[in-house]
Amino acid sequence: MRALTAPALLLDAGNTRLKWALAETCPGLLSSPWLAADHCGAVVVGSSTMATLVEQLAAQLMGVLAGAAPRAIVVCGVRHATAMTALAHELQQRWPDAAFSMMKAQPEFISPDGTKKLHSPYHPSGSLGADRWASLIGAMQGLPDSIRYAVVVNAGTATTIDALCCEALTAESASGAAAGKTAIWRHGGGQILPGLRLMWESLAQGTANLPHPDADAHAPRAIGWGQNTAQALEQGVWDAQIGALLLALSRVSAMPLTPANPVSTTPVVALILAGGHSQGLLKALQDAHLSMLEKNLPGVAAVTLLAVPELVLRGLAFAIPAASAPA
Ligand SMILES: Nc1ncnc2c1ncn2[C@@H]1O[C@H](COP(=O)(O)OP(=O)(O)OP(=O)(O)O)[C@@H](O)[C@H]1O
Ligand SMILES: CC(C)(CO)[C@@H](O)C(=O)NCCC(=O)O
Repeated sequence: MRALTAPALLLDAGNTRLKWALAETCPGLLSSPWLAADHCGAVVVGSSTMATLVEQLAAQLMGVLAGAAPRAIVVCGVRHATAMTALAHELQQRWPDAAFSMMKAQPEFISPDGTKKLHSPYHPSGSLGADRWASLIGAMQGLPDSIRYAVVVNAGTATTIDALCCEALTAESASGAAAGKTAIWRHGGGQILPGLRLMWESLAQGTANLPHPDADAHAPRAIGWGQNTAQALEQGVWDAQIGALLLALSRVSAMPLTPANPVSTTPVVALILAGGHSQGLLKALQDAHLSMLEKNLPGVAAVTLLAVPELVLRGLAFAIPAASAPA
């Protein structure tokens, strides 16, 4: 295991799992390796108290931190406000010397080096889930300049689908020091659906004869037309999710842009899959022959498919306070 020098602890407090990563620096491109497997993990939420969850987290971190404390803690979460307050309290008690911050969605985010800005029209801005905001930041930071449109999917307890576009590349000097281009990105808004497991569970709860899912939500099977109840349920829910993604892809390229970025050609759109079901969705899209489907998406030249399960944590890395950066 590689020892980390004064890492920051990043936490994504979801409804199912508390996911963590230790990061020394901001991550680079989506395709580049960021986290070693032993520098990230998760604690299952269940009915545990925050005190127990932080206890379990500390136990997982013990080997990696080797007795040291994180220099900063950056949290985003979508739990109830009282649960988030309790989590903040437990973390600050456990690591009192670490700079602590909680990410909240804002109308604007500016990257630490000033080269990227993200605007969101969501209203009120703080009502956008912090996990959605963090993943938009992670996606914006990771996409190459050649890609101007993205659909960002967080597939966890809920599935969220968000539109992202780069509306301008300005020649202004971002920091005032080094001259360079600033990319202005815009969140176009999004959608919230029940996640895969919730869809299956709600069918079982709301009907007399449908069974609880025995489908393996992690790995879809190519079924097509179900030949029995289990197959029909399995395929129905995967198709509902995939169908929503395809509609979103066809819609994103119609986002109105500024004159600085006119839509003169059909764009390449990045489809970025994050969260616990990201690998399953990736396989489902491959099974559905996305390469053939994309030919029928109006206004889209091609789809670049990326699965980045820990995208929320990558976004959080850009909120590590500058004062705590290593010397
Ligand atoms: N390898 C895996 N580990 C844990 N959960 C997985 C895995 N693969 C699929 N899942 C499913 O992913 C879901 C949890 O995903 P994730 O941890 O991203 O969500 P979450 O913690 O509920 O976050 P949010 O509340 O933001 O949706 C569960 O429905 C679970 O069944
Ligand atoms: C939709 C979830 C539950 C997904 O984790 C989360 O992002 C959330 O609680 N959002 C708040 C509502 C919103 O984003 O509009």
